[in-house]
Amino acid sequence: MGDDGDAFDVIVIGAGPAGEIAAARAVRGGLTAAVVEERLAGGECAYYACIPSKALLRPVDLAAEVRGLPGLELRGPIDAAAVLARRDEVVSHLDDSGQVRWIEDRPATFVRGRGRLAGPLRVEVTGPDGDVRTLQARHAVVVATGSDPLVPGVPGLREARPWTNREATVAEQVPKRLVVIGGGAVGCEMAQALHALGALETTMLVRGGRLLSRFEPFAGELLADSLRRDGVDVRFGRSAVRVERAFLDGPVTAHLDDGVQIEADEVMVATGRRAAVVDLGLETVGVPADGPIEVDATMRATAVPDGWLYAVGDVNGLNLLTHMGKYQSRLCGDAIVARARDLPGEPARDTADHAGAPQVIFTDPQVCAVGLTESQAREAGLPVRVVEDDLATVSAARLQADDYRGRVKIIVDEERRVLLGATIVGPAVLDHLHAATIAVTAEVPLDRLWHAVPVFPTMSEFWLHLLEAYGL
Ligand SMILES: Cc1cc2nc3c(=O)[nH]c(=O)nc-3n(C[C@H](O)[C@H](O)[C@H](O)COP(=O)(O)OP(=O)(O)OC[C@H]3O[C@@H](n4cnc5c(N)ncnc54)[C@H](O)[C@@H]3O)c2cc1C
Ligand SMILES: NC(=O)c1ccc[n+]([C@@H]2O[C@H](COP(=O)([O-])OP(=O)(O)OC[C@H]3O[C@@H](n4cnc5c(N)ncnc54)[C@H](O)[C@@H]3O)[C@@H](O)[C@H]2O)c1
Repeated sequence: MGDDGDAFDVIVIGAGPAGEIAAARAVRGGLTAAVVEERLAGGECAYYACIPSKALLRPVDLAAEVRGLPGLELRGPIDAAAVLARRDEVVSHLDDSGQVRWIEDRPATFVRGRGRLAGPLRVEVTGPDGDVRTLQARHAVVVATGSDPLVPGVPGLREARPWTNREATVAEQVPKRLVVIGGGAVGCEMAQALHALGALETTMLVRGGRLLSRFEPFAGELLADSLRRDGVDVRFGRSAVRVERAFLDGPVTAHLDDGVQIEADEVMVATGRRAAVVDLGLETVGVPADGPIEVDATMRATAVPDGWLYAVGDVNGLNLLTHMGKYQSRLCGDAIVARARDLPGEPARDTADHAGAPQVIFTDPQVCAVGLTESQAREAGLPVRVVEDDLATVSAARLQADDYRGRVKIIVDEERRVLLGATIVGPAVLDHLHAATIAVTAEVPLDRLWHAVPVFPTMSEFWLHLLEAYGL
C-alpha cells in the first residue's frame, strides 16, 4: 500500500509496541500509514523496559530453580558480565533497524523525528537534522508516545543523577551498593535482578507497608520474604527525604525519614510513570495535556468531538502494560478502518482493560494476576466468595523444588458462579495465568471449568484443589 507524498490515511506518533501494532492493523485493513519515531522503533519496551529487564531476570529465575533441587549445583555466583552481554544481544545493541524493517514490511512509512500535532489531522515532524516535515492524515492520528519515568521531588534527588529504568536496564556494570526507591513492579524486578547480578548491598525503600500494593496482599508478602532471604534489605514505611552526591563519580547518600543515612554507588527511582504528553501539540486540537489522554472504548480521544484523534498504550493511562497497549491498538486500528471504510456495525470495543488486565511480575516467586482482587470485587459490591490454596500441597510442587512456596487465590462471583479474578504466586507458574485469563474473560461457569481436567502431575492441579475446596 503506497502513500501519496506526505498524506497518509493514518499517522501514528510513537513506534513503541502500541504504535507499531496500531499502524499494522490499519494497513491490514487496507489503509496507508506513517509511523513517526523520535528515538528507537520498538519503544521503551524493547530497549529499556520489558525485554532487557526480563533478560536480566531469567538467569535469576533459573538459578533459584536450580537451587531448589538437590543434585544440581551452581558453579558459583551468576556471571554478571555474561548476562549483561546476552542482554545486549537481546536488545539488539540498541539498534532498531530490524524493527524499522518490520514497520516498512507491513508496509508502512517510517519517519524518524519528533512528532507534534499542528491542528486537526496534521503532524509536524522535526527530524534529527532539525528539518521540519508536515504530514497530513486523511482519517486518523494515533498518539502512542508511551510514558516517562516519574522522579519524585525529593530534595537533591534530581541533582544526584538517579537511575531510572532507562539507566538500570542497559547498565554496563552492576553497582555494588544500590538504593531502590519504590516497591512496585519496576522496583521489585530490578532490585532482585541487580542484587543477584552483584549489587550485594541492595536496599529497597518502600513508603507503604507492602510490595506490589495493587496485588493481593499475599503476593507482596511472599515476594518480600524471598527478597529478604536473598539478602535484599527491604524497608517498609521508609522514604528518602534528601539525597546527595557530592562528586560526579562519587557515592550517593540517601537520608531517610528515620534519620538513617545510606551510602550507595547508585540510587534507582522506580516510583511510577507519567504519560508522555509534553510538547505534543495537544493544545492545538483542544486536548488537555496535564495527564493521560482520555479515550473511549475504541481508543478515540474523548476531547476531540469529530473523532479523528486516538491514543493507545501507556499514554492513555488505562493499563501500563505492553500486551494491553497492543490489545488497545488492535481495537483502535480496526475501529479506524471500520470508520474510514464506513463498514456496517459497531467497531470493536475495549472489554479487557476494565475487567482487570492479566499481569506477571517476573520475580522469584513469579506474581501473576488477572481480573479483580478481593478488595476490588468487594468495593464494587459484587457477591464475592474467596477460595485459596497453598501451592506446596499440589503434587507437582514436590517435583518442582524442595521447599516450594506459593499460593493461589480465586475470587468467585457467587451469583453467576464465574471467576472475577485470580492471583497465582510461586516459582514456575507464569504460564498458568492464561488459563485464569480465559476463565475470567470468557466467564466460564465453574460447573464447566470442573470438566477441564488438569494433567497429573502438573502445577495446574491447583485448579482441582480450588474447585474441590469451592464445593464441586
Ligand atoms: C522496567 C520496566 C519493565 C517493564 N516490564 C514489562 C513487562 O514485563 N510486561 C509488560 O507488559 N509491560 C512491562 N512494562 C511496561 C511497558 O514497558 C509499557 O507498558 C510499554 O512500553 C508501553 O508501550 P507504548 O507503545 O505505549 O510506549 P513506549 O514503549 O514507551 O513507546 C513509545 C514510543 O514513542 C516515542 N515517542 C514519544 N514521544 C514522541 C514524539 N513526540 N514523536 C515521536 N516519537 C515519540 C518514544 O521514543 C517511544 O519509542 C515495563 C516497564 C518498565 C519501565
Ligand atoms: N512485569 C510487568 O508487567 C511490569 C514490570 C515493570 C513495570 N511494569 C509497568 O510499569 C509501570 C510502572 O512501574 P513502577 O514500578 O514504576 O510503578 P508502580 O506504580 O508499579 O509502583 C510505584 C511504587 O513507587 C511508590 N512511590 C510512588 N511515589 C513515591 C514517592 N514519591 N516516594 C517513594 N515511593 C513512591 C509507590 O508507592 C509504589 O510502590 C507499572 O504500572 C507496571 O504496569 C510492568
